[in-house]
Amino acid sequence: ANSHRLWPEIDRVVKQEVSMASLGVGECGSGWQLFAEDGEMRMFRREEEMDGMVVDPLKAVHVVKGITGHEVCHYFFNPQYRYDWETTLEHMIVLETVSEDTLIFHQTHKRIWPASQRDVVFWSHTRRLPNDQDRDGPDIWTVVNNSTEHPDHPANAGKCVRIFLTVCLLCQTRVDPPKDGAPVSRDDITCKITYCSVVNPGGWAPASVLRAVYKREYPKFLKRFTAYVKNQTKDKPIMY
Ligand SMILES: Cc1cccc(-c2n[nH]cc2-c2ccc(F)c(-c3ccc(S(=O)(=O)CCO)cc3)c2)n1
Repeated sequence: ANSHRLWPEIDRVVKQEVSMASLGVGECGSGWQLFAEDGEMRMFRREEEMDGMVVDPLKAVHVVKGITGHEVCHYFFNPQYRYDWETTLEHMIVLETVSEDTLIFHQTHKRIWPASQRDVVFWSHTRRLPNDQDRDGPDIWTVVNNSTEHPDHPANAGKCVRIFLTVCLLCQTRVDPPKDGAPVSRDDITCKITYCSVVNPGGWAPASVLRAVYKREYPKFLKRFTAYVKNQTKDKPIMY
């Protein structure tokens, strides 16, 4: 709801994250290095440190047939599906339902040896965006997750080290209607997914360990999540 205390921040961060995600990896200037590739999925990172901590921005692009951007964002945003695809999730709770398109989460994730266990508090907002290029094409959908504070879960009050993240999932759908005028089926739709994330790991964690975790976890996450959405939607009507 645009009367909520977080609304100005949410609107600003969503706009800036969507514009960053929309840039190609070539256009962001140099610095993006391809570190993983699997079929249509390509993962890029920039090696950046802040106060001696690895905060490598990540940009993943993936093209998946048979699902729409609305469906991808629906399964990414809604908490009831998260345990099905987020394999490192140990505990998740919705701290606040700001509106039907904005939630505040607290999550604890499985510990990555030798670092201590991490937790995160973030607002999550999903939005349909007008498709500037193609007026009558399907809309663009996004989910932005951005760390925030919450009185019930102060940072580093318990056993977990609080991490800080900004994540943007940006999805553009393409429909190639069948030549013979048959109704559009899932074989005629394609979704271009861009997943951007910047994670500040909070307390100390060895750069080599973090980079190894990212190299292993990000490709696994995106492959698993998109396969989950394909499987969940395959026998359902297309959600544009
Ligand atoms: C996919 C991925 C990348 C990098 C690290 C890991 C990982 N491995 N073991 C523990 C974690 C871990 C620790 C803390 C976190 F906050 C998240 C975390 C990751 C993604 C998101 S999200 O916002 O993209 C999706 C919602 O869960 C939120 C938190 C993941 N997983």
